[in-house]
Amino acid sequence: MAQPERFGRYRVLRRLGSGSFATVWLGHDDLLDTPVAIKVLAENWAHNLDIHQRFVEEARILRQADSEWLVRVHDIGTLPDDRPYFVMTYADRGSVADRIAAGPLPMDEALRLLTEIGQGVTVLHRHGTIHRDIKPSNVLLQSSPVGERVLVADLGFAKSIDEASGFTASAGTPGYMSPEQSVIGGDIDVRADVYSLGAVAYELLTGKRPPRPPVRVPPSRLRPGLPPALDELIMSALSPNRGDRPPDAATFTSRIREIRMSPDLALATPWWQRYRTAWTRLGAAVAVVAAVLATTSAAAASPRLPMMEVYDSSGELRVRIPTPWVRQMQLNGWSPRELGVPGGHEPGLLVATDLAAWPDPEQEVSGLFAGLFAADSQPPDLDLLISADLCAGEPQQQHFTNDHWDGELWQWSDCVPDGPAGGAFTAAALRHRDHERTLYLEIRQSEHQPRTVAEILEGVRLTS
Ligand SMILES: Nc1ncnc2c1ncn2[C@@H]1O[C@H](COP(=O)(O)OP(=O)(O)OP(=O)(O)O)[C@@H](O)[C@H]1O
Repeated sequence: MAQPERFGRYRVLRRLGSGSFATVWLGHDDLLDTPVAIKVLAENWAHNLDIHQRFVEEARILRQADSEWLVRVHDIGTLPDDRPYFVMTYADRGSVADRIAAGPLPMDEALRLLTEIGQGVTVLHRHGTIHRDIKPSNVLLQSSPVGERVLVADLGFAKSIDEASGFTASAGTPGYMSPEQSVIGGDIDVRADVYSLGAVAYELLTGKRPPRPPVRVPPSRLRPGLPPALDELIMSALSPNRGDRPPDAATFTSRIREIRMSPDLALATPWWQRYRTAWTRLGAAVAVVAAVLATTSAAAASPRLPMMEVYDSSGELRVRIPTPWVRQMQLNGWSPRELGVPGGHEPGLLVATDLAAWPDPEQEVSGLFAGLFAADSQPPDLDLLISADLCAGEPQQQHFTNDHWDGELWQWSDCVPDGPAGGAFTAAALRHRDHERTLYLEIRQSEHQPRTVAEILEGVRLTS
C-alpha cells in the first residue's frame, strides 16, 4: 500500500509494519502535538464482514479496558473506501520479540517484563476478555520517564470469556498457544492465556520457545541457577492439563512478583537492577574523580554550557539544564515506586539528548531525570536507596547542601565505554529545607564536566 498523506486529522509519517489483517502507520496528531500509531484494516480483508467486525471489536476492547498496561485507543474512523482504522498509543521502543532476539534477558529484566505483561493480561481477564495470542511480538514497549513500560497489544484474536467455549476456529501462534487452542471446537478459558504467559516467561529466560507438549524441558535445564520456585511456576503454567495451571493471569503475576521480591533474589540483585533497566558494570577499575563540586583544573578548563529552564507538567519542579541536552523530554511525572518508595503519581521529568538511549549504558547520552516524592513522617532510608554501584567501582559520596536542599550525592565516572572523555553518572537524594519533599535526581553526561553537575544542582527549585 502506498503511503497515504493522512488518516482523518492524523498526518502519516511512515509505515511501522503489517500483520495478517492490517497495516500499522506512525502518524502525528498535529492538534495535540503527539505521535500516534494508526492501524488500518488491509484492503484484501475490507469486504470480509467477520474480520471487519473483529477489527472494530479490538479497538472497542482496548478503549473500554483503558489501561496503562494495554495499548490505549484514542480514536476510530473510516476511510473513504469504508475501511476502518483506529488510533492508538505509539510504542516507540519496539517489542519484547526484538529484545529477546539479542538472547535471554538478565533475570531482573525478565521478571520486570513478565510482571508488567501479566498485569496487562490481568486487566483483560477482569474485563471479561481472553487475549488468545500472547507472544513476545504482541507485547510492545514505550519510553517512560524512568525507563520503559510494557503495553500488551494486538487483540485481533481476542474473545469474550462468555463466547469462547465451543469456539470453532483455532487461533493463536504455535509455540505460545495452549494445547486446547489447537483443537477445533475445543472450549478455552483464561487458562489458555496463562499457558502463553508461561511460554513467554520460558523464552525471556532461556532465549528459546518451550518444546511442544508432550515434551517438557524445565527452563532451569537451559538456564542453570534459576530459582526453583520460578522453574516450577513456569512448568505449571505450561501444563498440558489446564487444571494444573495457575487459575488466571492475576495468580501467575502475583507469584512472579513474590519471586521477584523474595529475599534470596533481592540479596543477589540490588534495588537499581530490580527497579530499573540494568546498568552493566563497566570495566574493572574506576578513576575516582576529584570532588564533584570543587573547581578542579579539569572543571575550569571545560567550556561552560548555555543553560535553560525546564518545568515538569505540574509546574511544581523547575530545573536548569544545559541547552544542548534539551532535545527530547518527558515532563509528565513518574512513580517513586520505581525506587521502592511508596507513592502514586508524582511530579517528575526526563530531558535528554536521546530518550530511548537513556537507560542503555552502551550508548552515549547526556540528560537529567528529576522526580519528587513526599518526605513524610517515615522517610525512606536514602542510604539504602542508593546502595548499588551503577558503574564499576565505588561511587564517590558527598554531602550536598544549599539554601533549598540538603542530602547526599553519589558520583560515578567512566560509565560510558566509548565516550570521548569517559561519561559520568550522578545520583542524588535531596530533602527540601522548607517543604516535605524529597528530590531524586540522576544526571548522565557523555563527557564528564563537574561544573555542569554543580550548576544543575544549584538550579533545581520547587515553585510553590
Ligand atoms: N501501537 C503501536 N506502536 C508501535 N508499533 C506498533 C503498534 N501496534 C503495532 N505495531 C507494529 O506494527 C506491526 C504490525 O502490527 P499488527 O498488530 O498489525 O500485526 P503483527 O502483530 O505483526 O502480526 P499478526 O497480527 O499477524 O500477528 C508490528 O511490527 C507491530 O510491532
